Amino acid sequence: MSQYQDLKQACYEANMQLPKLGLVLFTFGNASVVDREQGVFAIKPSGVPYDTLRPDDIVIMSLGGKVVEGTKRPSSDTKTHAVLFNHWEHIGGIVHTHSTYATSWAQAQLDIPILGTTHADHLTADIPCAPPMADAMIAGDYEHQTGWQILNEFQRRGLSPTEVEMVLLSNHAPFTWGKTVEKAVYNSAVLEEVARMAYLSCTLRPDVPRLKDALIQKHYDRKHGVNSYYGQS
Ligand SMILES: O=C(CO)[C@@H](O)[C@@H](O)COP(=O)(O)O
Repeated sequence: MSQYQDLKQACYEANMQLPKLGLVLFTFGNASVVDREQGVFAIKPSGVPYDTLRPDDIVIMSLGGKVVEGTKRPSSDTKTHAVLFNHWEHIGGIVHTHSTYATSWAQAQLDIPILGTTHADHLTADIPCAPPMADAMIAGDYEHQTGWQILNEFQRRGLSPTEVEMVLLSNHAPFTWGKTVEKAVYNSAVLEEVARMAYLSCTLRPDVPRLKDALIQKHYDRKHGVNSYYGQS
């Protein structure tokens, strides 16, 4: 039996949540889980439909980017996951989907503005959309550069990846992460719901106002203050 069996199982279970939550169709996404003690992460294989995915299909990668164990090709997004795991050492899991509303904001190259308390319950910032990649980045090591596109955008905006656990990539789709892969999956579901609400709000009223700062802080603190559920986690 593999020394990575528990890690593969955790990765498999996180991936299987994505179709269950309506966040992916066919092969449109991937989730990964890191084990920092062993210096590896587990990721979904490329092009394997969720319907047929099995725990043993999960690929184990070194943080340096080499296949450690697995019979299948790792996800085409593996290098993006590796860049984030290597630079944000507090994160335990990453999820990439093409969920409809979040991806529509990404394709429109727009941040998701903070319009209501559902959004403020989770984060106090607009959900950032990183700009389109330059041609040279696309022509180069594209998936590695995609990771840097995320890191650079967080640095440019002064955002903390602990406070903002999600990003949209222009022309592409969202990535989310968390201290655990379960939190990364949760964040993908929250992102899709917030994206849908924001789309509907902007459609009903194109000049919909941004949520007041006082309400943003009030709602965030209720969920994340010292005595709150998330504040204790
Ligand atoms: O972003 C994309 C495609 O646009 C990929 O995440 C998606 O097709 C899933 O690819 P993999 O099956 O993980 O290689």
